[in-house]
Amino acid sequence: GTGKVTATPINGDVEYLSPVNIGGQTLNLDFDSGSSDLWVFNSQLSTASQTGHTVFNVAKSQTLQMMTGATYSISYGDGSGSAGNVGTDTVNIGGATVTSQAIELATAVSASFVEDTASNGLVGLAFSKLNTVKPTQQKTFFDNAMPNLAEPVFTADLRSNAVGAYEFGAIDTSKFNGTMQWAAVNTTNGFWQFSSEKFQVGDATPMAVPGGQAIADTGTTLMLTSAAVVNAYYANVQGAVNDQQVGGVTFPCNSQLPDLQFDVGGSFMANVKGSDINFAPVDNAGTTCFGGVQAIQSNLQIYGDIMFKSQFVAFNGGNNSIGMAPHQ
Ligand SMILES: CC[C@H](C)[C@H](NC(=O)[C@H](C)NC(=O)[C@@H](CCSC)NC[C@@H](N)Cc1ccccc1)C(=O)O
Repeated sequence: GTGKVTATPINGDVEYLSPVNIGGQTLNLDFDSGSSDLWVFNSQLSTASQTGHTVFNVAKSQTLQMMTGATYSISYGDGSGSAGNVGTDTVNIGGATVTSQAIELATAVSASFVEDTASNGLVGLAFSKLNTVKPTQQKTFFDNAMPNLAEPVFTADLRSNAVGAYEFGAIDTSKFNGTMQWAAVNTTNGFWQFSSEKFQVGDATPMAVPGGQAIADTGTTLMLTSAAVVNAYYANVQGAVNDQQVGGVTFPCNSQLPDLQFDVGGSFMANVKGSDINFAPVDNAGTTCFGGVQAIQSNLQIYGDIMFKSQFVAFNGGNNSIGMAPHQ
């Protein structure tokens, strides 16, 4: 079978939320190709933590079965996280259904998740080896669904300030231009990781990337790479400054940002549109804007939603490869 759901941008493309049916209850969740736990806000959480959220009511599901003795605890790169106990239930994502999916029921969530009332949890879509459930590690929705999918794939069609889609089991060729190009994924770290050795602005000299590795992370807002690449890119932008107060590079909102090409698996260069690199204004007047490409100190670059807004991306769990093509 196949399954397709909307991916709705929230708060200026900070994240994308999709409806998921769990045991008859529908929650808007953040599909995250950078982690491997499906966890939800639920009725076990403190009233304070539940405030503003749609929670999964553990008493209401006819099909929820608690997994005795099972717990989870997950931490994310931004310092956020959640922890709790575990059950299994039927999960239906746009028609793709798994009857016994591990549902991780938070009993504690960090402040940033409590404050983000639009999101009621995450659907981890990285590799199951990253799943944090103990004593028995659990499989992701994609791993569980794969045997019954028409094709062992899911796709991310994320749009700038517009509703896009996640689809399981098929690649909708009407959603992208030209031929999709594919690269090998290295699953060692449990991410959708591929080599990405260089960036290029126009026909300027390509910029090398320390470590030369990147992950495709639908749950990260920006595109995070080395400071050297960030500085070289914004050197093309009049008035770009690294503003510590704001926490990254800003520039005049009316800047003409150049496109940025990045290497995928050493086999092709994919493009990020300059317009997508203008992420959001930092001031009420809308004169100063925050860049979508920012620096991290890591040998592993994180290509988040800024990249997905320019590229339609297919994740192939059958042969562990990643496909990209410019959106239609
Ligand atoms: C500090 C935690 C480190 C980064 C590491 N954790 C991870 O790598 C986890 C699985 N993945 C993440 O922290 C990041 C990828 C980091 S690359 C190393 N992806 C998940 C993130 N987008 C989830 C999220 C969504 C919305 C709001 C906030 C966070 C670990 O557990 O060791």
